[in-house]
Amino acid sequence: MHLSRLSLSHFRSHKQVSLEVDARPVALFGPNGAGKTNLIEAVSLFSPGRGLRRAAASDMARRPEALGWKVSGVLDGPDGAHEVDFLSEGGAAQVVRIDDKPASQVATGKIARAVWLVPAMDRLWIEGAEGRRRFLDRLALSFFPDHAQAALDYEKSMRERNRLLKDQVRDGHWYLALEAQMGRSGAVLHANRLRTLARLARAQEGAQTAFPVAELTLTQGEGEMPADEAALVGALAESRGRDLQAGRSLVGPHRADMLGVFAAKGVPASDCSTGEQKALLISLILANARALAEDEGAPPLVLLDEVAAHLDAGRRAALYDEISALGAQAWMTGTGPELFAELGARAQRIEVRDEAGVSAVVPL
Ligand SMILES: Nc1ncnc2c1ncn2[C@@H]1O[C@H](COP(=O)(O)OP(=O)(O)OP(=O)(O)O)[C@@H](O)[C@H]1O
Repeated sequence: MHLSRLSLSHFRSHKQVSLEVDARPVALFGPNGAGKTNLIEAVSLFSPGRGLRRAAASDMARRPEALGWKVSGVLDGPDGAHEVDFLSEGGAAQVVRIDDKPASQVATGKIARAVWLVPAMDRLWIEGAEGRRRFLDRLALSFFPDHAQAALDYEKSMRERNRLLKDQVRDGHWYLALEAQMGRSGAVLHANRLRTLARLARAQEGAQTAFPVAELTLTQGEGEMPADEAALVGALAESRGRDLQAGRSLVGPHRADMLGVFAAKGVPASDCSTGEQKALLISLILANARALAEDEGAPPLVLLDEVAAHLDAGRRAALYDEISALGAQAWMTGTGPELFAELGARAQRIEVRDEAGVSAVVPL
């Protein structure tokens, strides 16, 4: 799938932008702070969720003047072209419209998919489990649109259960319905995560790629993750005593972690060099995109923020070859056009400038 038109109105540093693009990768270049990431953040809204900065709708409005913003585009996918609008008015939550009709996030997920790599992920392998869980959940969401709803349901029931635990409620009756709900949604989360890892492993296995295979396993903070709904409900009931002492839920998929290993070397990703850690992430993003292209009949939008600058010329050329082979509309940022030289005529180029505090976008 690809965007053929994109317009931004009062979105972060962009006042009014209107772009026509073709299906080729888009190389965005310009100095620091020009508004390149802001532009690909707008593109990231085309997949369900909060976008690549996970920002609240009110933070995306152009400051100081605007209270609302709008991002619109025409998305060409396997089932034709759709006009999609995202907007927020007066600081309110984001609203989605598809072909001029109100739409849900789930409906967006059915027509649009985007995968991304941003500098904030550089420390993914060495920081806490939460970031890895979130990364895995984004991968899972790209394959399974029901993942978002399961995550919301799980969070909601866990929050209520944690409130009971904090209030030291000991009567088991209060917990039954919440634990049943956590069991149902938690089992979906866990199963989707496992299926995601299996799907990625398959996509990495047969691939012609210059990037190292990242072998992923799902682990549980302490002990084993209960394998199914009944086991999770049982484990929650059993853990109540400990949970009351801790004042929070100690078992369940919210405690899961993801271990990454540089398969050819057998070295955990956290012990790999900075460049290798990045290469493992690129490998996963490409595997995600390849798998989606196979499953959905079209590659997703691929967003690569400041990736080119961190690769040597050989790896950069390899990345561009893989993106071209995939046929993905990859939106890539970098400070100068030389970072995209190896792409030649395989990409379109757009310069982003800061003109007295307003981002200007100049297609070349
Ligand atoms: N809501 C907002 N309203 C107005 N400007 C904003 C808003 N949010 C961020 N900005 C501005 O956008 C600019 C940053 O844009 P962006 O992150 O897209 O830069 P970039 O071109 O990717 O730069 P770099 O190469 O440094 O990553 C900053 O100057 C920031 O102050």
